[in-house]
Amino acid sequence: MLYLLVELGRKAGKAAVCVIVLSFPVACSMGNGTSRLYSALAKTLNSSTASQHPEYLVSPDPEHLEPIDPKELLEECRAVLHTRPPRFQRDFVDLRTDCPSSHPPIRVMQWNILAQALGEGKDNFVQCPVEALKWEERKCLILEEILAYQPDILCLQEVDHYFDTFQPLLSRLGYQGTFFPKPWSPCLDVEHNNGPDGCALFFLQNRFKLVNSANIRLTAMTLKTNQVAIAQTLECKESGRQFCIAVTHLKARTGWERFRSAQGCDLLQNLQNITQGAKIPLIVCGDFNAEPTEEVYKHFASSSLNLNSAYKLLSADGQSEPPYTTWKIRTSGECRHTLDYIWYSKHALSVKSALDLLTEEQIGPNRLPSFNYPSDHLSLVCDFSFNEEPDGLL
Ligand SMILES: NC(=O)C1=CN([C@@H]2O[C@H](COP(=O)(O)OP(=O)(O)OC[C@H]3O[C@@H](n4cnc5c(N)ncnc54)[C@H](OP(=O)(O)O)[C@@H]3O)[C@@H](O)[C@H]2O)C=CC1
Ligand SMILES: [Mg+2]
Repeated sequence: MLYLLVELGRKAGKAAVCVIVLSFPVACSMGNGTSRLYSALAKTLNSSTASQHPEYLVSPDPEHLEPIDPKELLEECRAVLHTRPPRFQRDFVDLRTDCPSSHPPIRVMQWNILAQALGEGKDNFVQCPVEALKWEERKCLILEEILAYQPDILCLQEVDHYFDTFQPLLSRLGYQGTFFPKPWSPCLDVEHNNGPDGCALFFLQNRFKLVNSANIRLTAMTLKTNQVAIAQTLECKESGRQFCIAVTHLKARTGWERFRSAQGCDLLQNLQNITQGAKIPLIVCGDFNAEPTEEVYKHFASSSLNLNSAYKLLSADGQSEPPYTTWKIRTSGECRHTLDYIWYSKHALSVKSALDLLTEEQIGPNRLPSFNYPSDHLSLVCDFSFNEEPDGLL
């Protein structure tokens, strides 16, 4: 029964060694030595502006091409999780039925999955039992969530198990992945860390062709920062239409609002260039670490890229963001915020449906993460379709 996950562990070990030697020697002990070693290597991987080098286009290791049946993997995850309470029921809300489309929708998932090292070593989720954070089980909860919604495109933040878990497994489920670590990931300060955390972007290879990929180290007021983004131009194999998908994770914490705003401006500028001045439709997923009242949110809402935030469409007036996308209890108290967004070109794309959020009752009094849910952030999932007749400008 546990064949796939056990096999994954075995093969991942092998794959991790291979990757470590070739490009990414950080998945070892923590401390300043590791951070310095990582920094030197990070410099070869990063660039302050969008770079478009083929080495960023990850070619799947042939060893991992043997496909996995998603149902079988889901069953294995459920077997590992048999002592845990069942996962929460969330439904898709139909948002627009009056836009017939001849092609299947594009399902996009945005999720800050919570870095294992940060969850165990930095975040201080005081109401979350340590057993709920055990990686061997938590990874199954994360996979279960992905397998339940089967996104065509997956945008993740706080990924610190790319090479040993997500890349090998998701590639066998048909995804092509790209990972861009933070230059100075706080994970590296945690004992027994698994390497730096970063953003990861996966898309289904049978649906899309990669046209262009850029790893972006964000700047703030011309200074290089510790935050990153990945932006890829994809072509739909069914329709031949191109669009750009981006994932980011902006600087956290209060007091850094202007910094986030500057990072947002830099990302928007990069996206202007990549979309050739909004000619290519765009979807931007991210943990912006900013409430809708913040300047960075306003920059995105008023950008000449003509973006709308998809989850606003779940509100009665279509104008309000959800009340929360993250909810946790730290030593400082309860933290309930709306920080995660899926922005999209509002003239070129339509949101056909969106996955509703967990209710307060489902989240429970100890909030997140928990035995039921693996991250302090909720996943956001939307189905997009291209507008058949784009109404004027994108
Ligand atoms: N080795 C070195 O020389 C250097 C190391 N560093 C490390 O990088 C860190 C800063 O990195 P940076 O990327 O700017 O960090 P951020 O402020 O962006 O936060 C990093 C992570 O911490 C989480 N977080 C947010 N609020 C809290 C909180 N109150 N308590 C605990 N965790 C929280 C965030 O999660 P979420 O987004 O979910 O809120 C995020 O994933 C430093 O703390 C240091 O550890 C930095 C520079 C140099
Ligand atoms: Mg976090």
